Amino acid sequence: MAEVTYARYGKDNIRLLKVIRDPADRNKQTVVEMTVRILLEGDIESSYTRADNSVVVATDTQKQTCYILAKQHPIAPPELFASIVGTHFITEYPHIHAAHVKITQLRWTRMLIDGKPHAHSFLRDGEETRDVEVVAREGAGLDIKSGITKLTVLKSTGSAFYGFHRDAYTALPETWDRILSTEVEAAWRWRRFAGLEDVRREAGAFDGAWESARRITLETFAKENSPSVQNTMFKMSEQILAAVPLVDSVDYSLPNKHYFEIDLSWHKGLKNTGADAEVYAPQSNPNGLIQCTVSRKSKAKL
Ligand SMILES: O=c1[nH]c(=O)c2[nH]c(=O)[nH]c2[nH]1
Repeated sequence: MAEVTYARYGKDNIRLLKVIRDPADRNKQTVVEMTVRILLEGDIESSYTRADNSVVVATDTQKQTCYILAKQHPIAPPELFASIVGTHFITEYPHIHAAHVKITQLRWTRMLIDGKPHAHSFLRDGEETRDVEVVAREGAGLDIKSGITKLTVLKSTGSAFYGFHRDAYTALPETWDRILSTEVEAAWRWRRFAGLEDVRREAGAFDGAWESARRITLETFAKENSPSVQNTMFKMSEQILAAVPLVDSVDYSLPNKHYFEIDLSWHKGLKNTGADAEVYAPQSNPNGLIQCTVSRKSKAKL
């Protein structure tokens, strides 16, 4: 005998762009572009086991719903829009008990033309995305995780790595001055929201949290004399927790994108290592991968 032990289905890669026109001047516009994934859970086993399509809210319906809700509601901040979409599915369909909504928002940054922000022209300044994952579950409110991915940064000095464990397997020399580069994947988990009204009430906090997390990540990366990726990401995390009271925990996942020194001394004694290093070899793989979750200390531990 066999039984279904996991079942979710929905539409992935729903792409949409919304143009927001200034009511006072139609020429003055803002755009938001995102990719949405919707996955539903509920009393849907029979669709798998008995070909009972009566319980299936078609994935095409889910896509159409996403467009309709985007027309009828604000799509920014993405945390609010994902909550609107998730709440719709668990309230509209009695047999759907949870909705997982993931949004990936692309960067469209307003162009500066003749030194002034242009009314309706934008540029894609980098592959960085703003991400949101919302779980709307009947009777359990809304769980929201926000984040940033693909924010690629590099510093050419101000990073060291020494004092690490050494044994018969260790070849890596200590360094007090190295290149540090990573593609930032950061996420922050909000305290549970009781429902859509609770999310609406706090909606002003989402953009501020994203701005703080991004600023803290960049400022800490740039200003700190980093002793290790581990310590730098912890310092970023604790500052985000301090800046955003509604956030319970922060995750970082940082690849260490290595740049190796190249010894050119074999060529006429050319000096290109240590303090003389100028030409480096970027490595695509393997790379270090350092991850952590930093949570608020529970009061019991204080
Ligand atoms: O910041 C670092 N953390 C490590 O754990 C590590 N390991 C390594 O080889 N280089 C680095 N750098």
